[in-house]
Amino acid sequence: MADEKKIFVYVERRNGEANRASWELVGKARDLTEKLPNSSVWGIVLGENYEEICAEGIARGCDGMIVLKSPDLNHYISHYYKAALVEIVKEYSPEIFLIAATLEGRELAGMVATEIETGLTADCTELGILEDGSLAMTRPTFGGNLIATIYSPKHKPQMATVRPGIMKELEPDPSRKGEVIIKDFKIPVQEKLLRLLDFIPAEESVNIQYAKVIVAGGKGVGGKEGFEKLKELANVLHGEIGASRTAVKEGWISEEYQVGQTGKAVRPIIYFACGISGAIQHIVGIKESEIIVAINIDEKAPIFQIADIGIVGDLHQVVPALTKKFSELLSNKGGKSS
Ligand SMILES: Cc1cc2nc3c(=O)[nH]c(=O)nc-3n(C[C@H](O)[C@H](O)[C@H](O)COP(=O)(O)OP(=O)(O)OC[C@H]3O[C@@H](n4cnc5c(N)ncnc54)[C@H](O)[C@@H]3O)c2cc1C
Repeated sequence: MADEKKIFVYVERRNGEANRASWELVGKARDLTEKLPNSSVWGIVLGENYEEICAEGIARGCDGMIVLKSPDLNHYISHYYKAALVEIVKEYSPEIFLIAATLEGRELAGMVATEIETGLTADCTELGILEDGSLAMTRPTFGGNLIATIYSPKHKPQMATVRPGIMKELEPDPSRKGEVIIKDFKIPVQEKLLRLLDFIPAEESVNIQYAKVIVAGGKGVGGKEGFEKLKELANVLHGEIGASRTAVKEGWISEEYQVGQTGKAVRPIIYFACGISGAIQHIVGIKESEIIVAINIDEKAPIFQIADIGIVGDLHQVVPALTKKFSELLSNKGGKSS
């Protein structure tokens, strides 16, 4: 146990539920243990009402869960959470510490890494283990034109934040067994800079990250009205719409729909790229899609190099034709898109 290499995964939660991106990291951490001898995966939970989350963490691949219990940790307050994570890192000296690159995770990881004086690679898209056992942390850099693999073997824990939607979560296995360690935590006086007066949940925002079907449009869509056609196809397939950065910058659709390096990473079963050229900054966000269908008038567009199905044609004709065909097929099947 003493020389066991622990991989910590911070389990982010809101309204009692874990953020799916944390389970994606647990799935990846399990994968890393296969290349890192004598290693184990630990989910880190903060606050009260932890029973269900701990059971789920173990079912999803954790060897154990460590809970820092305090009513002060029931809502996210950066200084409190940082203090709790720093304490647990100092006590257990994990080899690796993974945090999802959500808004909360990005802030927290930077604060924790600074306080424990270790390195942090932010916004990773791939993780691996090198021959010497170090963590290889890969992320796009220089505006997405280069992919850099970074490692920090001299500082522990090796810390990374990872983009949601990139790694694959494991199917829960309720028969898995694991240890749950519960520790009472008291917020250090010097961290009591903030006090929670009230908690107002954010309005439900669009979440295309986990959609099974995405119909995305780019500059070729030509305007707001063009996106209406895409929406019709998405509705028939019970999917969502998405967009390239150019379409967002043109003001045709809001930022929440942007896919790519500075937008969201998605992994749908089917991704329609309509009037999207296939710039590397867009591709990094869609490459985990199971099937990519590209619709473009330019047969030399780079998107065709990664597409599974390529349709050379005007999207203003192709998309309505697909909508018509799919709705006919699905009405024969009783409307089910699966
Ligand atoms: C730091 C940085 C980060 C970035 N992050 C992102 C990001 O997150 N996401 C992103 O998407 N981009 C991002 N970009 C921008 C990226 O480099 C591209 O500029 C952008 O993806 C291009 O968008 P597009 O494919 O819609 O437009 P274009 O490259 O202009 O392509 C339009 C395509 O539409 C086709 N077309 C035109 N008319 C039709 C028609 N009627 N029917 C069918 N096809 C048609 C054209 O042949 C062309 O291929 C980033 C860039 C930088 C520098």
